[in-house]
Amino acid sequence: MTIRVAVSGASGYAGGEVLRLLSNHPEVEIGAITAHSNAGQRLGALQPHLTSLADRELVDTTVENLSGHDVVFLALPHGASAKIAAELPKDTLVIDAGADHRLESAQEWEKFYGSEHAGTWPYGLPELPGQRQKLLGARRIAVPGCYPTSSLLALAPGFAAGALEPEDVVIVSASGTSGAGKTLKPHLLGGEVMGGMSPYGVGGMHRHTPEIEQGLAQLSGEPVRVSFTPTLAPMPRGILTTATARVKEGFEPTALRGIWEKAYAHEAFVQVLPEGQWPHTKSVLGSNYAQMQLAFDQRTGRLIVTSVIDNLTKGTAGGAIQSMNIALGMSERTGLQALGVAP
Ligand SMILES: NC(=O)C1=CN([C@@H]2O[C@H](COP(=O)(O)OP(=O)(O)OC[C@H]3O[C@@H](n4cnc5c(N)ncnc54)[C@H](OP(=O)(O)O)[C@@H]3O)[C@@H](O)[C@H]2O)C=CC1
Ligand SMILES: CC(=O)N[C@@H](CCC(=O)OP(=O)(O)O)C(=O)O
Repeated sequence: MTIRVAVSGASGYAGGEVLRLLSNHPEVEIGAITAHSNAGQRLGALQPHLTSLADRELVDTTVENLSGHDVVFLALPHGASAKIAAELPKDTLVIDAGADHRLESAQEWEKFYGSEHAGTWPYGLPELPGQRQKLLGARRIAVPGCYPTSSLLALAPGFAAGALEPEDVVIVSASGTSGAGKTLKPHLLGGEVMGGMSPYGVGGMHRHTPEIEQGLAQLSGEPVRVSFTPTLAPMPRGILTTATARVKEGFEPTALRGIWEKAYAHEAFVQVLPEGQWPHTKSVLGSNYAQMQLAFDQRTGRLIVTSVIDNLTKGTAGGAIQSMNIALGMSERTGLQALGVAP
């Protein structure tokens, strides 16, 4: 089978990562690659690491250029993808790396994004209980945000098992700077980022908060309250998430490890590390893997889970391609076998 794929936002970080991974996908032929201000440029001028595609020309992100493909990846700023997706044929598989179609609550969308809600698509995190089936045959998929991917994978087994209190979840994540996209931002200049760390979006302000709460509430069957604090780390890629939650009274803490191990035993891309080994962002760079470790803090009655992903791979492009594979009935590992880059 040959799947003809268009990639929009190909001059950006997420679109570039989709192209990097698709260039190793045995069933895919890369069709249109599109951009906005960089339309007309040679891809190699903007993404020099994509050597096999260097001479391809970026064309405008228009419905005409994206039509005639089996799959269209949208790696555009939020707002832009909803507009274009609405005009693409219903039988085209459209996979949106942006936020437009992730939230179910229009109220939460308007509160955090300040615009009109575009609707909800199946959520592309197949490791969540029950989610894989919703992606089979789907023609619209919302790729999760990078922080929600690392946070939901870290806590999902505990909420699905009813082991964790829903009121008191605390998540702190450190992200590499590519999470913010390629557009020049003053706080991301080398001199600001190198050699130090700093939080942002503090105090329940970050737009990934409702997305994490939504995913956990669906598993626990009741509202979940999350205090989420993102921090910016002096590295180009990677997310380290530390998630803690109070273990329910009467729940045996020694059972927790078994719950996580069982939940991910058959997952191709999620590894619960052997006891005592703590995850490192470097181990998953460029790969579609998530690694995690957990411990019970007896003093506070809290479970601590740390997880790592590459924000651009499992956190965006790899997760998007994994979902594409499922939607089209392929093995979800296809094209995603690369291991991490170390040291
Ligand atoms: N970076 C990450 O780790 C993650 C990103 N995402 C999401 O993926 C999407 C892309 O992010 P990212 O690649 O980081 O961002 P970048 O800023 O690196 O790239 C943005 C891309 O969108 C194009 N673009 C900008 N404005 C418009 C417009 N008005 N219409 C059409 N195209 C436009 C740009 O084209 P040009 O360069 O030609 O102007 C560029 O190709 C966002 O929605 C982001 O939230 C999701 C998860 C993680
Ligand atoms: C480091 C950094 O700035 N990260 C981004 C998250 C990237 C992402 O996943 O954004 P979307 O939800 O828009 O897809 C941020 O905090 O805004």
